[in-house]
Amino acid sequence: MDLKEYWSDRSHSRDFKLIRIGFVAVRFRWLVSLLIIGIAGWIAVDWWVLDSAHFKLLWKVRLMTGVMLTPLLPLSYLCKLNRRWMVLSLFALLTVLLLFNLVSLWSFRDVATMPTGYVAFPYFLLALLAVLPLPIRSGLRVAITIIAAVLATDYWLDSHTLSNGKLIERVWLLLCFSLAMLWVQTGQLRMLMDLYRESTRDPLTRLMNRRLFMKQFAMVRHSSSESQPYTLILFDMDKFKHINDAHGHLMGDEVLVSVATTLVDIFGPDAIVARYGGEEFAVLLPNTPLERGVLQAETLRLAVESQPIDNPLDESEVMVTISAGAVKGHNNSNAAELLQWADDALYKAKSQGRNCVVAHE
Ligand SMILES: Nc1nc2c(ncn2[C@@H]2O[C@H](COP(=O)(O)OP(=O)(O)OP(=O)(O)O)[C@@H](O)[C@H]2O)c(=O)[nH]1
Repeated sequence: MDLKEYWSDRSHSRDFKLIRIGFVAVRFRWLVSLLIIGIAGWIAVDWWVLDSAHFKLLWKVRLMTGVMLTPLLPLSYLCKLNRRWMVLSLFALLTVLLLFNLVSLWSFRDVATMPTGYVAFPYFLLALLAVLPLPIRSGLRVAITIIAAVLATDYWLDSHTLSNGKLIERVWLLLCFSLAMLWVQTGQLRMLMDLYRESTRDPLTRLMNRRLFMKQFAMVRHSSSESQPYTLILFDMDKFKHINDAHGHLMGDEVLVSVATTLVDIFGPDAIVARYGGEEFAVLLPNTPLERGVLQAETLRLAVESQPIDNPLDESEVMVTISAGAVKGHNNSNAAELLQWADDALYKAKSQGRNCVVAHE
């Protein structure tokens, strides 16, 4: 478990960031809808429990809060696109709700006689915000904002001091609810990360699968240009059926894992390396001219060729080779066409006797 992933979203991939923000946006929209209905619907309770002068003030405050929350519903659609919109929307939500809390408590004048349902609003808010899969750092910011605003409200309304037992009890309860909120939020983030990994990683080699590769391919195409081309390479193990037949499937799997590790080592962190099919790998080299891409593919080919792979079942070693087809792409290139051309080049490499790299002309 990598704690950095839970602390902030900095180490999350761009794709996962977008997926998480999409999740947060949908839950945020539901949350805002519930709050609008709940805060406005509470007018009925106010009518039942408050005297008429108090009721006349509070129903307007509730309605105003509902009106102020409404623009957050369309804003939640923008949240899906960008983290900044998400932060802005959360900040706006907290501002409106904490202002509502302030005015609603102030309307009671006498702190001692406030009904529990009204004092409990910040705890209720912390519990509701637990539905958002936020990293711990963001969750902490939310909790600190709520705690600070609640204590400032208390201080202003009742001139509490730190020695006051009521204040200590309030802080203690807020901390407990904040911890519960952080716990649930982190659990949700973990669940989302696990599901994301399961659906985007190849279980054998742990490389990204074809699905994620195609998404990344689209992003690389989008950010490239005529002057900043990228290279796409398809690799295919040579006579892999023979390896399986001669040494068994377990050894075949071992070979795939070993080649995947070599691929990641040789192409480095900037390359997009995926298990494209059974014994086929795809590598995307952003901002790399074809000549450089072919040289790197050649380095990989030589590394695979010279590296004996241990058989997990006995003391024997197996030697394997790999063929590759490379193609140059830029933003105007068609993904299906490029893959077809890379496949054609790979086919050529196979027909030229295997264990070689061919570039598409
Ligand atoms: N062990 C193992 N074998 C796999 C896996 N996925 C695909 N294969 C095998 O890979 C083999 C691919 O065989 P072919 O498509 O005939 O290709 P090849 O034998 O490599 O021949 P050339 O590509 O022409 O060099 C098949 O026997 C598949 O069963 C896997 O995950 N593990």
